[in-house]
Amino acid sequence: MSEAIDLKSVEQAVTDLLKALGEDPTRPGLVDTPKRVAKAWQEMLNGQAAEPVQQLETVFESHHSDLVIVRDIGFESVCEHHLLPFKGVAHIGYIPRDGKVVGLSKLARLVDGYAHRLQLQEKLTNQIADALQEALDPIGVGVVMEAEHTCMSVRGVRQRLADTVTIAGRGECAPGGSHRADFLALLGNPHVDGDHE
Ligand SMILES: Nc1nc2c(ncn2[C@@H]2O[C@H](COP(=O)(O)OP(=O)(O)OP(=O)(O)O)[C@@H](O)[C@H]2O)c(=O)[nH]1
Ligand SMILES: [Zn+2]
Repeated sequence: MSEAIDLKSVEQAVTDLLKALGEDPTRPGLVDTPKRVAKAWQEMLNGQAAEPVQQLETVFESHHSDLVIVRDIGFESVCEHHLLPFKGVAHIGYIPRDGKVVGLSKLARLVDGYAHRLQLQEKLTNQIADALQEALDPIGVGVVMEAEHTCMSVRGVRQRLADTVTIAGRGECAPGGSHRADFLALLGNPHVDGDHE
């Protein structure tokens, strides 16, 4: 687990960055910038101090034994290679074992917790799937994430329309699992279906 953010040190680093970029950090437009940037980083990385799997501590009993899917959970994250944002949507589905389910909002909180760290999209997708596997031991769980990486759109290859899709399946939603195709078909997304893996 990473340490909590040291706001004062981030402010100093931003002041140094501005100087290194040939700017004058004391000019009126920039005077408050280090403070603002430090607060922005604190917000963007607020998932690193806590363990997001704790969001799944409250488990309910239900009589549901088929897929539960929450689609289009919005997220913002930060790419660990360039420190630039990537953002998009996550779709999560699982098949409860013995009727064990979690509150639907907790799926979005789980995504939020892991997203607000320095991330790679693949790692993020797998962490969410593993957290659900650990907390619920479901018959199957699948996570699909679609994102635009600004490190690929505003710089470098400058592919504004490129969309990165990652999938992590466990149990019956893993490749070859009996619910993999159902899960992907129910996402209702033209970019993602069972035929294109
Ligand atoms: N697999 C993966 N790669 C990522 C992610 N975010 C950014 N990247 C890639 O990380 C790579 C870093 O490549 P480098 O060659 O070290 O860095 P670079 O010279 O800035 O690369 P370019 O972006 O190609 O200009 C780039 O190809 C990025 O597109 C991610 O979530 N997953
Ligand atoms: Zn990047």
